Amino acid sequence: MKKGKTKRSKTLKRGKTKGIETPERSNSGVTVLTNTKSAISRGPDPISKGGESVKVVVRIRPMNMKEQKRSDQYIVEAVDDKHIQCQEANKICKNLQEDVFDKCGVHELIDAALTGYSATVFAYGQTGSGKTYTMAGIEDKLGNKEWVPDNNDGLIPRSIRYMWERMTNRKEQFYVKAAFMEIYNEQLRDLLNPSTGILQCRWSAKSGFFVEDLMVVECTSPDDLISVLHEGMKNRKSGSHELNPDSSRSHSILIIYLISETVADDGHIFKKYGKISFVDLAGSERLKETKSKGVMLKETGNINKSLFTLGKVISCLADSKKKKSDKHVPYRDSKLTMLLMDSLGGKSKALMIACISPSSAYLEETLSTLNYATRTMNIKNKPIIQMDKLEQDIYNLKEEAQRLRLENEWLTKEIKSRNGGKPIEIPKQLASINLPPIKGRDAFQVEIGGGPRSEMIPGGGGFEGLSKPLSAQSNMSGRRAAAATDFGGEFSGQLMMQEFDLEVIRLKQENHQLRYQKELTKRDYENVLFENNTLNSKLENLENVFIGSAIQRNPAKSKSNLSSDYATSTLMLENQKLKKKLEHVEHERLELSRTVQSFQEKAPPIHSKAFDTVKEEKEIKKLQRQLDFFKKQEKDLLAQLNKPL
Ligand SMILES: Nc1ncnc2c1ncn2[C@@H]1O[C@H](COP(=O)(O)OP(=O)(O)OP(=O)(O)O)[C@@H](O)[C@H]1O
Repeated sequence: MKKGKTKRSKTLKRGKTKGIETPERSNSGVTVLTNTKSAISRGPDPISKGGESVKVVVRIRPMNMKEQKRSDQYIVEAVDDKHIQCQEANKICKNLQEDVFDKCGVHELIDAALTGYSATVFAYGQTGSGKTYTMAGIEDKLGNKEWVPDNNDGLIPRSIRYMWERMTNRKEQFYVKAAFMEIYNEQLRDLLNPSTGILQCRWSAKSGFFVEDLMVVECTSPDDLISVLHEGMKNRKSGSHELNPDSSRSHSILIIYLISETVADDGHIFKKYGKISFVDLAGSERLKETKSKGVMLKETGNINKSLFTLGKVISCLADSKKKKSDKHVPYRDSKLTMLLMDSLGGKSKALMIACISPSSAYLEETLSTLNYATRTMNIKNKPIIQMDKLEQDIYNLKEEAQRLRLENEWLTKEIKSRNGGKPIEIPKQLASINLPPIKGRDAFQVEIGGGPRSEMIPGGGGFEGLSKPLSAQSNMSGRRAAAATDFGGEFSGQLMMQEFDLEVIRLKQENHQLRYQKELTKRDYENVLFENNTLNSKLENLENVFIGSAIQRNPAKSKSNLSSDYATSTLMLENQKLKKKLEHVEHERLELSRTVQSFQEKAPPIHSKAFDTVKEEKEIKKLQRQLDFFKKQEKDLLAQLNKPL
């Protein structure tokens, strides 16, 4: 049998947890992975209670010359949108860079970063599987200053163009900065300023892990960002081995910071700190295959070690059986996992591109990559918009005030309609109500600032150097922005927060009163409705008994119709009418009673000698029947009227 021709069996099927696909052995002898069409497959996109899943796409590169010369079998095929099959394949996937960019979901990540989220795109796969090609493009072109856009451009240059287009169409004012670094042999190096030597990875409670003294450059055009990409790629460590003559020997991380400013209606400036990171991981490799020696041997060891730690982190995070509190995620075991902490199980949005070779010779590696990809899909992140703490508080208070205002408006309308349009009276006992302080902090105590701004950037670049805004309408708001960041800005921010605090407290109080009032009105309504229904059914019964009565009930106001009446006042009116009708019936009953009594007094005894003719006897019988009928009616009426209301 030819090398790598063995069929492996592994399928992925829908797991128990919402839309996540989990691996499972099948009997079919076919290797399948979730998601794919034209060599690009996307993971599910559920945002459940537990967070947002890391998205995963798989890219299969075409056979290279070496593989073709060896006549390797083409064994990997994207069957449909959800499955990849590893067996003898019968169709070759299209592999256009443009397709990958359009379908992998990076657009959504860029849009999210522009609205203030952190996002990470990372390429994973064995050496030579096409990670750098996917992320950046053709190696020869990278680092070449004369570069012009072409079809081989990878995700980064395409993303830069897309990002710029979106930025110019948005109303916010953007500032863009970039940093580029690599992790080589477990050491951090600045790709834009290699002379600084080894950099340190630090931890801060506010921003997590960041790289100290990393150079962050301001970019005012897409070309600036492309230059950053070229400069970094030129300085990145690469080497040649059996499987890739231009193999990246380090993990590279390009970070693009997108700081936006929005001027609210009240003139306050809200800043958001979005960013998108592009991570091109070094490829996992088998020493036997790469025939690495000397320095390269050490590099391979370090690459494999950090990828192994990445694997441990992914497995730990993806293990749904373990409770979050029981999990020890070994982020600190490598620089790579420290810096990816936010993207795996953190507050970032993330997209993994798993790169695989179609060749039968690398089936083992391909399966391993697909396994990683599958586990990564189970990782949940909880993305949040990055803002200064003070601004975040003001933003939240504004939202809360708006929500309360809408709710109060609605409550007022509800109460008015039940009261038949009458104004609302606030009960005295509610006027001086004391509400608990706003959740999470004392309503009138304001924290100053959100920590040093530079800590918002892992890399500690800070925003002090920001000067050139991108949009034309920027001058005025640029000045405001400057004011917002100095002490005066902080102070006015605190005043504004106090104002919103008071507004929220006032609205909460009003809300409380309105809710109480609504409850009272509802109870009033229900009581009148109940009384009304009882009167109605009593009247109905009386009318059934009192044949020939002049009382006419309004058939439209039956029980069911009444219950659909909304205003309490309408019900009360109906109530009064019913009571009058009952009085009338009562009056008629008394009249009838009197008639019966006088008749009894006038009527002679049935067996009197003075009435012995046949005619007289008939008359007596008729009167007797009438008397019985009246007696029965009187009895029924009495029974009805004695029923309790
Ligand atoms: N989809 C593709 N279409 C055409 N050529 C490709 C494709 N993917 C990769 N290649 C080519 O294959 C070679 C290896 O790709 P690349 O350097 O991107 O792999 P890598 O995964 O980054 O490897 P390493 O981990 O060793 O750095 C390059 O010459 C690249 O241009």
